[in-house]
Amino acid sequence: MSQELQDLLEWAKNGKIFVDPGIKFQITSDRGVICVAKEDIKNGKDLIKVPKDLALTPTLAASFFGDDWTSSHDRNQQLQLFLARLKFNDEDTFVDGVNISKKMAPYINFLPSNGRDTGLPYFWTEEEKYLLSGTDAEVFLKRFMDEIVEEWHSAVTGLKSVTMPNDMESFYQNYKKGNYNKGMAYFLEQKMTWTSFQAYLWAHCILASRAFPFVLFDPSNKLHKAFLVPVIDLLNHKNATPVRWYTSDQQQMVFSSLEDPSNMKKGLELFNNYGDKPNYAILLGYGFVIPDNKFDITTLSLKVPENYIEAAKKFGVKLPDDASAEGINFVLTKKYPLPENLIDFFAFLVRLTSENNIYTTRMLIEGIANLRAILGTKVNAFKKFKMTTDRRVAPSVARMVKVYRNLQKAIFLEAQQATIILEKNMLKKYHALSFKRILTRDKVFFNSLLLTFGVSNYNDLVAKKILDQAVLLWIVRNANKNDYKDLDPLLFPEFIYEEFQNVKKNVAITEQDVLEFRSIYKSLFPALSQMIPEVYNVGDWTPRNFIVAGTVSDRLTFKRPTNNEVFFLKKEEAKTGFGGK
Ligand SMILES: C[S@@+](CC[C@H](N)C(=O)[O-])C[C@H]1O[C@@H](n2cnc3c(N)ncnc32)[C@H](O)[C@@H]1O
Repeated sequence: MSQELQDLLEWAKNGKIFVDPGIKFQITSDRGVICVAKEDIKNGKDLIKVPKDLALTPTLAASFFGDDWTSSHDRNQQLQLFLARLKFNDEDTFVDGVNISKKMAPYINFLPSNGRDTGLPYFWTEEEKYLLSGTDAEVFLKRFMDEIVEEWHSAVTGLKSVTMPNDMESFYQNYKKGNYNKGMAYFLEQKMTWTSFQAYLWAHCILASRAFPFVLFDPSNKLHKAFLVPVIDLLNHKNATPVRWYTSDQQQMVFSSLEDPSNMKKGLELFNNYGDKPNYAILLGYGFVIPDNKFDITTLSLKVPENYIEAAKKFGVKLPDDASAEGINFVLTKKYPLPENLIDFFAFLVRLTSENNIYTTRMLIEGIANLRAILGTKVNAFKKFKMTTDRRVAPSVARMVKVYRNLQKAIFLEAQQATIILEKNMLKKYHALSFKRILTRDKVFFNSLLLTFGVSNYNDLVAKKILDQAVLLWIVRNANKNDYKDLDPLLFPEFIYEEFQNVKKNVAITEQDVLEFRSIYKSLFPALSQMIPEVYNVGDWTPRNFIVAGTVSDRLTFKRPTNNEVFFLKKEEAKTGFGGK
C-alpha cells in the first residue's frame, strides 16, 4: 500500500469516516486503488459513511471565493479552482477560519500528483491522442477541451484578487487561434500554478473521475453540481452494479452495495456504479474503457446543405435536435445500431419529386442501400487505421484505444449487417418483382436479347453493360401488352403498366430527356424492329415511349448494388418495421 493511501485511510479513521471492517483497499498495477471484501458481505449493508464536514463541496468553494468571484459561469468552476488551489498553492487556504489545506491534506496528497497521472486523455501525448483519429472520442475531446479553456479563462479573469499571468493569457489567445491544435501536450507538461490552465484542467479531471452529484446533499441544486467525497471515491466502476448512495440526516454520505451476495464473497472486488455510459464518456471522464460495454454508442455524422435539413423535417424525418449545416449526428447504439430516423433520412435523400408525402418502398430500399455504402466506408476506415507504436505512446493507452476502436467498428459493422437483413426482409415483405424472374418467365423477350446481344444469362446483361437498356425495353414491351397476341397476360404486371400510362399522360417531356435518350434509342432502333419484329415491331416503340420508360424505371425499380439485381416495386407506403429507435 502506498504511503499516500495509508495516510488517507488513517486520516479517514481519525476523521470519523466509517469503513466497514469487512472491506479493505489495495493498490493494483492497472486500475489504481480497489476495494476488496475481507469477508462475505451482506447486500444492503452500509459499507462507508463520510461526514459531510469532510466533503469538498461547491458551498465550501463559494464561501472561499465570496465576492472575489465575478465570473457568470459557475457549475463546477468554483470547486475546480478551489481544488486546484488546495493542490497547487503552497499557501494555506482558509474558509471561515478553518485551514482547509491542512484539514484535507491527506486527501489532497492522495489525489494524482499531475495531469498525466489522472489517466484522462486531455493529458495524453499528441501521439496518443492521434490514436483516437476518426472517433467520437476525438470530437468530444476537442469540444470539451474548448469548453474547459473558456471556463477557466472566465473563472480566473473574473477573480478580483488575481491577475491572469501573461503566459497564461497568451496561451488562451493562442489556443483560440488554433495554435494549440497540435502541441497541447507539451504545454500541459509544464509546471502548474494554482490559477494556471494546467491546474484547472487537472481539477476538471479529478471532478470528472471522482465526484458525486451534490444534489444528494442539496436537493435544491438544479445545476447538477458535483462534490468530492473521500474514501467512497476509492471504489472502481462495474456496469450494472446496483448500489445505493444516500445522505443520513444531511450529515453524512453513505455507500452501500445491493450487489448479489455471490459477487460480494471474501476476496472479490466491490464496485461502485458510475452510470450507464458509452465508452467515449468513460474514456474522457475516467480514463478507461469497458470491453464489450453494452451501453456503447457511436455517431454517424452527415453533412448536408441547410435546406435539406428543413425539407427533411418538413417531410417528417425526426432529425436529432442538434442537426444543423455543421452536421447531423445520428447516434448508433449497441442495442439499436440502425436507428429508424437514419433510415428515414436516407430514404428522404433519394426521394423523387413524384414521391411527395409518403415513404415509398423504393425510397426506403434505395435509401438503405446508400446507407449501407456509407456504413461500409466507416467500417473500412476503422479497418485500415494503423495503431502506430511510438515511444510516446504508453502500451496501456494503446491497448485501451484498441478496445475502444474495436467496439466502435463493431457497431458500424452491426449496422451494416442490419441493412442487409432489412433490405432482404423488405424486398420480401413488399413482394418486389425481380427482373431476373421476369426474364425467366418472358421467354420470348429473353430470346430476343439472346439473338440481338448474345446474352445467355442475367450476368451477361451486367457484364455487357446493357442491363439498363434491357429494363427499358421490357417496360415498353409491358406497355404494349395489349398488342401482343397469344401471350400470357400474367407476364405483364398491372402496376408497371398503370405507372407507364400515368407518366405518359402526366409528365411533360423535356429537351433534356430527348437528348439523354437519343443515343440509347439509336443504338437499338430500327435494328431491333427489323431483326425481331414479333417483339419490337408490335405496339408503340417510338422514342417517346422510351423516355416514359426511363421515368417509370426511376420510379419503380431498385438496383441492388451488391449484385446489380433489378427489382420492380409497387409505389406504396412502406415501413421498415425494424424497431430500431
Ligand atoms: C473514483 S476513482 C476510483 C478509485 C481509483 N481506482 C483510485 O485509484 O483512486 C475512478 C478511477 O478509477 C479507475 N477505474 C475505475 N473503474 C475502473 C475500471 N472498471 N477499470 C479500470 N479503471 C477503473 C479509473 O482510473 C478512474 O478514473
